Amino acid sequence: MRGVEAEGAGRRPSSDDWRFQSSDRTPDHSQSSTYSGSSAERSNKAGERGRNPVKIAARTVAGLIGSCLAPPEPKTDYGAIDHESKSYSVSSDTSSESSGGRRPKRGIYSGSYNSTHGMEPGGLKFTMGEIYKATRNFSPSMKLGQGGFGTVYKGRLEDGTMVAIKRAKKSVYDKHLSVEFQSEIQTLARVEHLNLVRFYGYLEHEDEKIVVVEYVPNGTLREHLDCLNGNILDFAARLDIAIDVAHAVTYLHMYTDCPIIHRDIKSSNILLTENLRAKVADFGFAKLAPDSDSGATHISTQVKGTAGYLDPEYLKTYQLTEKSDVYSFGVLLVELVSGRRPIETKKEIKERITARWAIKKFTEGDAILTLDPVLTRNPATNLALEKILELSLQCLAPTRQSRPRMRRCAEILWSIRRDFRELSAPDFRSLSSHSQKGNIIREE
Ligand SMILES: Nc1ncnc2c1ncn2[C@@H]1O[C@H](COP(=O)(O)OP(=O)(O)OP(=O)(O)O)[C@@H](O)[C@H]1O
Repeated sequence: MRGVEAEGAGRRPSSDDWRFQSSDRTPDHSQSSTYSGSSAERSNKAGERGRNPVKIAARTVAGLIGSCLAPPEPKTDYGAIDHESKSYSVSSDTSSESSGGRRPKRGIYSGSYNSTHGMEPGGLKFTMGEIYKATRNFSPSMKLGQGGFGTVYKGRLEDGTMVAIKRAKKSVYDKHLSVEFQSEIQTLARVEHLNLVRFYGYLEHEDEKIVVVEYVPNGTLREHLDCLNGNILDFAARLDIAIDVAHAVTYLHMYTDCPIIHRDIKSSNILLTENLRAKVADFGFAKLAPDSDSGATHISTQVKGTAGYLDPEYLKTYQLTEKSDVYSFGVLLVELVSGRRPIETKKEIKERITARWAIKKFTEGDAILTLDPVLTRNPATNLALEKILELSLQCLAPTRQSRPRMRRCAEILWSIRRDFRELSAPDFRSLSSHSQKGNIIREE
């Protein structure tokens, strides 16, 4: 996995660094590969690199649900570490797990949000009939997209509420997925923040596993950076989005019952509202962090995340902390200002890892060259760009101790936005006076 490990900033590339992102890989819709697997699995995959390993491995168990979760956790034996294969020997017994009372006809329901009754177990219950009706029998016309977990459909509930319905792939119905599925449910049920996709409910019935979440209507951040809707996402909007994401992740790290590490912060997991407010989605990989006071770190059984966003220290040590999200956030910041994907397979080698390329330009005093060419250069943007790259440099520090906490990232971004707005104001004034002059000239 040297290719993935090599993504840390501040490290000179070697020829090996690029192997994982070899240009003969066919990117998926998000142009990045979801990564999952022990190092043993990964080393087995080394020979597959030339064979288009877009989804490197099927998503398997990762969800060792933290001890402070109220529902029963899987019995997990962290057991022996096999130093030969560097994979952890884990046994998970989820047979005792369920997330609510069994109702054979209506399925198994998790705690969920009910707009009338608030958060309560089984608040908003779904039947397969309701799901079929909401999605018009999973009509292809209602399909929003496809992810590692399965297919996502748009749906309209009886009361008119628009929802996104995530239907697990049948091919991955196994015990492992079940643990991951439970992880997603348990996590989603506990979070409530303006910048996080709202959880509405969950249904497990026969071989169907379905999550119902808030529908966010304006596509993903990645789609906006690609101008897929024909509009350019301006710099001010990008700054607001960065702050929204920082708020959401700060909330997950600091203000939930148990700290939650998202583990898959990336532009295709950031959904936008009509007002271009960001909502962070996809808690399929989320994991509850250890008690921060204990100083312990979470020992993962499998490395998960998306190539290009993965914390190299997590890859090396399997120790998952909030700082892995900070690393991914650093990659996201570079993506936001440059518009480039974290891995640009078609670029020449020195530009292929976007974060490294951008940080190099920044340290050489050429930050301006990293600005997304669709954006307008002006003093406010140029200054904000430099400061954002400076922050991403900190987030991308090779060791987690050197990275700021997410809350600190939010504070820095607030001050960048304040300066940006102050500097932009005269620009706006002069722009409007220019246009007025133009009008006067035309009138003359
Ligand atoms: N809550 C939602 N509201 C609107 N659209 C959504 C919602 N959730 C997902 N989508 C759409 O469905 C697509 C697939 O989402 P999903 O979360 O399953 O996978 P992903 O994040 O794109 O990929 P991966 O599973 O590899 O992380 C998204 O790209 C998005 O277009």
